[in-house]
Amino acid sequence: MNNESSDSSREISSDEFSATLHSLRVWDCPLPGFDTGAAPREPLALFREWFVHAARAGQLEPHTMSLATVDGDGRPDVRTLMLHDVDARGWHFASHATSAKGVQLAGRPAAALGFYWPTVGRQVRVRGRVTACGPEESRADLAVRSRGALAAALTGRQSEVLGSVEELARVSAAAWERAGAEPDAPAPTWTRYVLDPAEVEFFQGDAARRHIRLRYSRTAGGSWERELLWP
Ligand SMILES: Cc1cc2nc3c(=O)[nH]c(=O)nc-3n(C[C@H](O)[C@H](O)[C@H](O)COP(=O)(O)O)c2cc1C
Repeated sequence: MNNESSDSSREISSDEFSATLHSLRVWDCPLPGFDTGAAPREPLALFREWFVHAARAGQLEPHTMSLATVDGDGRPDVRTLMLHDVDARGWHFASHATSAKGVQLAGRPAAALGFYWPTVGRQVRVRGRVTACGPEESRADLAVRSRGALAAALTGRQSEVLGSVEELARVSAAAWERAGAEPDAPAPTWTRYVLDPAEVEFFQGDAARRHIRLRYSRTAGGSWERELLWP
């Protein structure tokens, strides 16, 4: 082990942890405003506007999001995923149908997404029903992605217990090889999902804690109702 790695694995005292934690700030930089009166009638347009704005403002990885699901016992679960698209059908992502989240979504096809873009002090929350796309659309999801993404999809077994990192290295190397030789190889568990939004909330952080929250809720007739929320 070199010095750098032994340094990084040094035990951190609770005082040092606490001092670091309490030295950190949020909303400590110039932040954009949020004119809710000028907000579009539908959340999709505002999401696209905020997403592109965050990316152009230098937000790292604005296309990563938290996906929250619930298991068969009602226990919440959450993890980070990549956003694959947003359109009139909803928010698209992809994963293995056999993973923990895949099993949870099959049992309870409802989920929430959370985006946080600290560079601009903005958060977006989305709740709704999730539909698994068919095999064709799921395979097409991989066709536009990298060899590494295909290799990971071919590796499969996501969320299963792994015997050792050596086993991962061996199986992954074989999957990379196959992904290179067979770019159309079937990845049967890889599934594209679409979350159809029932509620979308936009949050603009403010240094004086007068955060602006605007929630869009879909009405029974399919139109969108907008309400401000106390922060
Ligand atoms: C930045 C980032 C992006 C990720 N993107 C995905 C993704 O698009 N699909 C996926 O299945 N897992 C992705 N993961 C891994 C998941 O967070 C998670 O570890 C994995 O999907 C297993 O989750 P589960 O056991 O709850 O099913 C990503 C992780 C990180 C940190």
